[in-house]
Amino acid sequence: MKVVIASDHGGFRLKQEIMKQLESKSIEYEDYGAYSEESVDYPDYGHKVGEAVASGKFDRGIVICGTGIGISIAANKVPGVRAALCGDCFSAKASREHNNANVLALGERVIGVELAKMIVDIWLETEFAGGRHERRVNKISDIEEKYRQMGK
Ligand SMILES: O=C(CO)[C@H](O)[C@H](O)COP(=O)(O)O
Repeated sequence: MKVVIASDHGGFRLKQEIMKQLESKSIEYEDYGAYSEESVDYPDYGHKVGEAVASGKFDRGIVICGTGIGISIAANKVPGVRAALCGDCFSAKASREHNNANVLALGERVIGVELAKMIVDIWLETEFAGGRHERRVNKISDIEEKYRQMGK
């Protein structure tokens, strides 16, 4: 599995921890920034990760900002992205089983490092359950298609 990860300044320190975790599990990843705690704009990073996942270059993405909210909103603007902001293990599992989330968003200012690591582990390990969930996820794609046809 190939993972792309990015954060703004508000998620920089947690990103460093998550990258160490990916390394310890020999999970291949690429860091799309930010590369320091200097103030930057989270939409730039959510956008980059969203495009990298939607294009198929990476299987999954992880985005981190202070709350996880802004960067997940930005990633979700890219058609094909299903970014899930998770602050607990149950949501992390369900976001994969039910929603086939391909991007995980975390908030460094909201959750602790150890919880974040557990969330990442669960999220990376859990498969999409399909079945009735597939029909619902397809309906999300239908919404994107509707706006694509309208040229928006
Ligand atoms: O959480 C975020 C977006 O949802 C950002 O990390 C946060 O807004 C950055 O704030 P500041 O510029 O005050 O560090």
